[in-house]
Amino acid sequence: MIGLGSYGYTAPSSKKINAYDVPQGVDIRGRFDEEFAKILTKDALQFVADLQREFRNHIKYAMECRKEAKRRYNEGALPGFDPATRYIREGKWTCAPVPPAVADRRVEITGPVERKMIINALNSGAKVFMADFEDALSPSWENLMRGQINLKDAVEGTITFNDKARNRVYKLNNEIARLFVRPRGWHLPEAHIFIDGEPATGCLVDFGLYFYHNYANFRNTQGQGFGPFFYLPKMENSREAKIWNSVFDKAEKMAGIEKGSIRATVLIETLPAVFQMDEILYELRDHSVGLNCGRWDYIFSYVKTFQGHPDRLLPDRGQVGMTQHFMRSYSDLLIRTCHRRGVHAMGGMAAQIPIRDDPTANEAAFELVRKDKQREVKAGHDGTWAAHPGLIKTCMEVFTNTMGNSPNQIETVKRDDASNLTEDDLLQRPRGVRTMEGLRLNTRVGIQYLAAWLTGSGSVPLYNLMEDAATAEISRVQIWQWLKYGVELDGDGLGVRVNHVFGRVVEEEMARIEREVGKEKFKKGMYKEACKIFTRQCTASTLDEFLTLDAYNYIVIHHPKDVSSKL
Ligand SMILES: CC(=O)SCCNC(=O)CCNC(=O)[C@H](O)C(C)(C)COP(=O)(O)OP(=O)(O)OC[C@H]1O[C@@H](n2cnc3c(N)ncnc32)[C@H](O)[C@@H]1OP(=O)(O)O
Ligand SMILES: O=CC(=O)O
Ligand SMILES: [Mg+2]
Repeated sequence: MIGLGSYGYTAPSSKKINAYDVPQGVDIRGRFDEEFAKILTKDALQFVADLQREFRNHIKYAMECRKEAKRRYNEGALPGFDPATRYIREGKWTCAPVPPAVADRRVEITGPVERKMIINALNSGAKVFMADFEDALSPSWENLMRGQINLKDAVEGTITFNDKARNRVYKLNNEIARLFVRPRGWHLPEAHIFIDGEPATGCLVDFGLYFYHNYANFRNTQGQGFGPFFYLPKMENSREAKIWNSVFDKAEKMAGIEKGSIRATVLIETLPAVFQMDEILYELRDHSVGLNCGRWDYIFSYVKTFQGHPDRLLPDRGQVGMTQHFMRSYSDLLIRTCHRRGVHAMGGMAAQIPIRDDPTANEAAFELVRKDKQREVKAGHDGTWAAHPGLIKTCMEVFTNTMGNSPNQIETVKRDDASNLTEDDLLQRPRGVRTMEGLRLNTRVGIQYLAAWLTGSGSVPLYNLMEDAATAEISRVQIWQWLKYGVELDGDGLGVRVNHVFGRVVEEEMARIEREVGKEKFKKGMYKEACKIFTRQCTASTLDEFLTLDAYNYIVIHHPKDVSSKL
């Protein structure tokens, strides 16, 4: 049963079969499964409920503050450094020392919490694997619960996967990457778990269940006494980091482990957050292990933050790379900030993936990755992200060529020159042109990505690039912005206004998608629904906050039976 736009409550059936045993006030509305019940234990749910009850008002307040900041930006204000926290930016403090287990993070692979991919990623030769409940995952009940099971098996070291079609059994190597887990952002609800009559906060469910089941094993086998380790996405202000810090304190207390055991890297992937990097590290100073340049969401956030500023329109998505002044400034300031505070400055994701059937295109893609990673390591980043196991060797070589045997560059590359970077540098308009092909590609990619997401895949290869929620957001908001301000496509000499052609472009690109994927797949897939959601968002008079918030309503499935034993 699909709860379209409703999180619709389903009347409890009188006959109770296979119900989850839940604590007071908790109601599970997702499908019952005996395997899921091993994750959704009463104690683990009690921990999640405790987190929810303690932090829900803080989270609501933080979300209200985001709205208030948005209102100000929409009225013409620009984000900038906060005079009230100058003392933090100028103060001489450092974060807790980096735990030895994660001193060397020169290459990190990322991927959704899918069973085979977890094994492949842990075996990939990367130093770290970031297991993703966020940009790379479509957060269906099945994906989330199976993801928790997979991670538990991975931390226990027992995870296997039997690919019967290929007669191949996957299991862990002796040496594996260190595991980091990325929960969802603060804004996403978990509509299959209600606490005190409200959907739970998605990230507290992801964090709480993973932490509860794995902290002890993780610290023994992976963390050398530290951990578990996390990545924290999409924050806009240090008050949100402060909530995470309190969540970690509470989790450590519950587990009876030392304060500072849990460590997290915060993604700087919203424009407002670039002005809060010191403040974010300061709030998390006992729990921090660095910042990361989440470049794709950062570009998305540039459009979102400036949605009311017609003088800040983006050129084609393909032209907004790390060499644009505002992107380079962001990476440089992040390195300077992290190294000053004694933690890792992680680079970001190049979207290229191996191209199997075209050696020339493959070499060109690898060369782009190589260049991107060379720029990162020379600038002073301590590590980088790879989207695919086939890229690990190349990224590793680039970082090792510069870093040699040193685990990181925290002490050796201080980037004091970046202290001169100004608000103007960080906000400088991206340069480039807008083309019909840019519009077509955004449309084609956005719709196909969303169709995949609605059917359970949160990261997909499209036109030889990795696409996930962050990259698809750029496609969406870029079209929205161009339509909103009646942009003329200036890059190909056509001079047409986007508004005059968008309807036709959508029709033509849908026809092209059908040709490319084949009639059968097109019919069985959710391309039409994706097209409807995507075009509605692109043409909305006010910008939707997130593509996935609206789309989430399409993947919420409330089980028709009462699956919690207590209501
Ligand atoms: C903006 C951001 O947030 S970036 C971080 C979030 N995004 C991501 O993490 C995306 C990660 N990457 C991916 O999901 C994948 O690489 C994709 C979807 C882009 C491409 O995947 P595929 O189409 O399966 O690629 P391909 O067919 O070349 O895969 C070859 C093998 O590598 C595996 N593989 C590919 N990417 C990964 C990965 N990231 N982690 C683990 N294994 C992987 C495949 O499972 C496959 O394994 P097999 O040979 O044992 O069957
Ligand atoms: O999460 C990473 C990003 O680039 O977005
Ligand atoms: Mg992101």
